[in-house]
Amino acid sequence: MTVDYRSWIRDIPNFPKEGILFRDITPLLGNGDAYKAAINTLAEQAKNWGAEVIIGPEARGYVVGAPLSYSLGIGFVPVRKKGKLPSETVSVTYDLEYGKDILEIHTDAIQPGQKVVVADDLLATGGTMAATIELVQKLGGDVVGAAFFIELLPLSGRDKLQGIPVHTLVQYDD
Ligand SMILES: O=P(O)(O)OC[C@H]1O[C@H](OP(=O)(O)OP(=O)(O)O)[C@H](O)[C@@H]1O
Ligand SMILES: Nc1ncnc2[nH]cnc12
Repeated sequence: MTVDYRSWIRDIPNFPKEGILFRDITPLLGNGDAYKAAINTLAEQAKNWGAEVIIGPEARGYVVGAPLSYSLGIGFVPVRKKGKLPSETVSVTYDLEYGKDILEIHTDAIQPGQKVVVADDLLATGGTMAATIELVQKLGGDVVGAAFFIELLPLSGRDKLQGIPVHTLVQYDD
């Protein structure tokens, strides 16, 4: 089934700050056919990359990463914002299109050498995903690919991802 993903993504000007054009995926999530098609396409790609575990950053990374891992029958590891994970963690500070934050992962969440696919809804500056990849690498994981619904091309997020293969469903030029 061919889905026009763009028609399920809503543009909200000046959210969460003046000057940001927010690409809202909630209409896509709310449509069973569009959501399923998006996950199936990214799952196929993650399988081709040889994914052994999927890792996604809080919060929107979970609505992409968790169904991907379920669909592939492999584990899902959450990366969370500071202070939310209960066991021992490693952390990294990162820049966002609209701020700064700290991300954490449990130190025992992945095995050295394990093939990891990282997933999120949107690639903007790449700050969140670069930080997520750094966390995985601190634990010795092998990041084999990065999967997203959306890529904001002018922000050049791919350039921050160390040449790791990237797959995105929708690219915006503006
Ligand atoms: O490429 P970047 O410039 O890092 O931007 C992309 C990130 O920004 C958004 O998350 P946000 O931090 O707004 O958190 P949320 O998922 O909790 O809404 C989005 O879900 C990505 O994770
Ligand atoms: N423009 C944008 N729209 C939605 N989520 C984002 N995360 C970072 N930039 C974003």
